[in-house]
Amino acid sequence: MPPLAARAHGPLLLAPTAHAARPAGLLRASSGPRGGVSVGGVRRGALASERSAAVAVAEKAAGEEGGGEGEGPYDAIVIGSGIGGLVAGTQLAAKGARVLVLEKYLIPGGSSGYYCRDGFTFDVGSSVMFGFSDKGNLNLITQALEAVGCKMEVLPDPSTVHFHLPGDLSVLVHREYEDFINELISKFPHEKEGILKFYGICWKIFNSLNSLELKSLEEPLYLFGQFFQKPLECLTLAYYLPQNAGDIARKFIKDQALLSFIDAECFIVSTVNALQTPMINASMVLCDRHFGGINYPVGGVGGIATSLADGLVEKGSEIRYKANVTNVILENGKAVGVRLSNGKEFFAKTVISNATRWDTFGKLLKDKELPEEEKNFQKNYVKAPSFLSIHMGVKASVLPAGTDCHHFVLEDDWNNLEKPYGSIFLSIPTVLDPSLAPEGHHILHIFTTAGIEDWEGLSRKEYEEKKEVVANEIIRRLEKKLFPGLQDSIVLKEVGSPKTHRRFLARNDGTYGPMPRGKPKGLLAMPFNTTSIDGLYCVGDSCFPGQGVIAVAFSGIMCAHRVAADIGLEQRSPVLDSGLLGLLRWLRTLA
Ligand SMILES: NC(=O)c1ccc[n+]([C@@H]2O[C@H](COP(=O)([O-])OP(=O)(O)OC[C@H]3O[C@@H](n4cnc5c(N)ncnc54)[C@H](O)[C@@H]3O)[C@@H](O)[C@H]2O)c1
Ligand SMILES: CC(C)=CCC/C(C)=C/C=C/C(C)=C/C=C/C(C)=C/C=C/C=C(C)/C=C/C=C(C)/C=C/C=C(\C)CCC=C(C)C
Repeated sequence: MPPLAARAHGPLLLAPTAHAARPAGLLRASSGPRGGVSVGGVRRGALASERSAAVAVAEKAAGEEGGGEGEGPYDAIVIGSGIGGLVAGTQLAAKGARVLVLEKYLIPGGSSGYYCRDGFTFDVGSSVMFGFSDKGNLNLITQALEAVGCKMEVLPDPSTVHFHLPGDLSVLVHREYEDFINELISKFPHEKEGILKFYGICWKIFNSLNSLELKSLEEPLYLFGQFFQKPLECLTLAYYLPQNAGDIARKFIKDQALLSFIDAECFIVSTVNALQTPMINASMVLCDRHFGGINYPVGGVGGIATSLADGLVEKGSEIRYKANVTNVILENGKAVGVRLSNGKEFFAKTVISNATRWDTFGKLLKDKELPEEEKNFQKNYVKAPSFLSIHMGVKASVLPAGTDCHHFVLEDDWNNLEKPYGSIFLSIPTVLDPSLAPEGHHILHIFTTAGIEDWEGLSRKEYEEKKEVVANEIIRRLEKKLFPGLQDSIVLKEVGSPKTHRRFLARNDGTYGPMPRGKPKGLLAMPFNTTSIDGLYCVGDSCFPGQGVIAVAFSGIMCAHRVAADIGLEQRSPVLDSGLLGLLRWLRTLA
């Protein structure tokens, strides 16, 4: 077998290391016929000698690349193995479909991947995991893993995030709702009633969401069934669907600093302020962090994608890496397959794209005129900026005892909240799982929003120098605000720019995801999974309900349900289908 080839790297997503160790923490209840791994217990520590089944298939596929006859037909081809694509693929595989996932990179996960360096295991993206508890209906990451017989050991985070905000406002979002709300009221005692009302409405929406069985909102038999079983909850959701968090907050709250705090609460999950954040999305995250809590997978976030990829293979489906899809193949206007950069073709009854909508329609279907629906999407949504990320290994002594895992820093001026490099996100996952770093060390994963335009047109030398200057300034700010001596404690530092994210995450301009162009009508304009091209579906963050690992997991569950109905693996009603899909299309044009 050829080794996992290290291609020319940028700093962010280097080859996950030669050993491609699976992040630990996986508990596999059972192993399927093709499973490379079967354990009866919980894993601890990275197992260097052990390769995941999915990575083994990757190596095989890497050796096979190049030309030849088309393969298929599969039930579904999934382009990309971000969490959205993997959840869609595994849900379909669990329903008995034969799925092929094609991933451009070396390992699964996309923004939720990982890489190892000098004994550190870094999460590529966020380390804040919603939907990973063992209760309710909204623990979608847990459910996605369960569908393919996996369970991961998780570590409960005692808090979601520690806010360090202008005016020396410091708010710790405790796991316990009462502790958080009392802390917030203690900072704004004159707004006690408004605080209770705003977060109370969030709970009303969350409880409605949590009471439903979550499947495709584009499948009428399911949707009408839910309306019949839970009319009040569904009407509550329908009522709040076109509303935004900032408008609702303003009904009850007058204090400008408190409204700005709610902006920051929304910004960390939507990259926009509360007036632009759909109320349903805000409610989901502002409550799940207390209901199920934020839970971190032992061994790192990368274990989620690796486990899903393994689960997919064990269910008899396939995943191939270094498989760069360049075209969706259409026949009589219907998507019937894909072509790779090496010319190889694969055919399927359905094609699901986990690439962003800008990539799907702008690159994979570049010869086709942009459909009206996509024009409407691009009228309502723009690409959010990309980000600058710094992965660091530091000496443990620099962190005071009891340091929280996640921090959000905006020092002096609320006006900088949404500006590039304005706010700083910081995660220290080793506070929860020390096994991610060599003894006596911690990981600091820092990121801030940044636009690609700032990084274009530089020579190699200017580019490297700019990364150094910008990263050092961010580190200086953290040193001043949180950790004196930070600069001197660094033992490893890797900086990723928007160009790095564009290249290694295959995301147009390295975008973090879609954000509303103006003030949206809540979630009304967000497209679901079907597209105006027959047989082509989208999944991931440019679909309802948007950015976020749990959000794209939901999009994967919805997508798999709709596809399964269309290929005859789930019940469907063609008459009701065309009625509902037409109605939803019309509703989107109202937004
Ligand atoms: N950006 C971050 O740092 C970050 C961090 C944590 C979580 N997240 C969340 O994850 C969400 C994204 O998840 P997602 O599932 O939508 O997508 P993703 O971007 O994580 O994954 C998409 C995958 O598709 C692959 N891909 C794209 N085009 C391809 C092509 N033509 N051929 C083959 N493979 C291709 C990419 O390599 C990538 O692995 C974001 O919205 C964000 O909220 C992002
Ligand atoms: C059909 C129609 C139209 C109507 C009807 C009515 C109904 C029934 C409705 C229903 C609905 C539903 C079901 C909905 C659902 C929704 C959901 C699930 C949502 C979700 C969401 C989620 C989200 C948004 C998430 C997000 C998250 C994120 C983004 C995260 C991030 C994180 C980070 C960045 C981190 C931070 C860090 C630091 C601070 C350091």
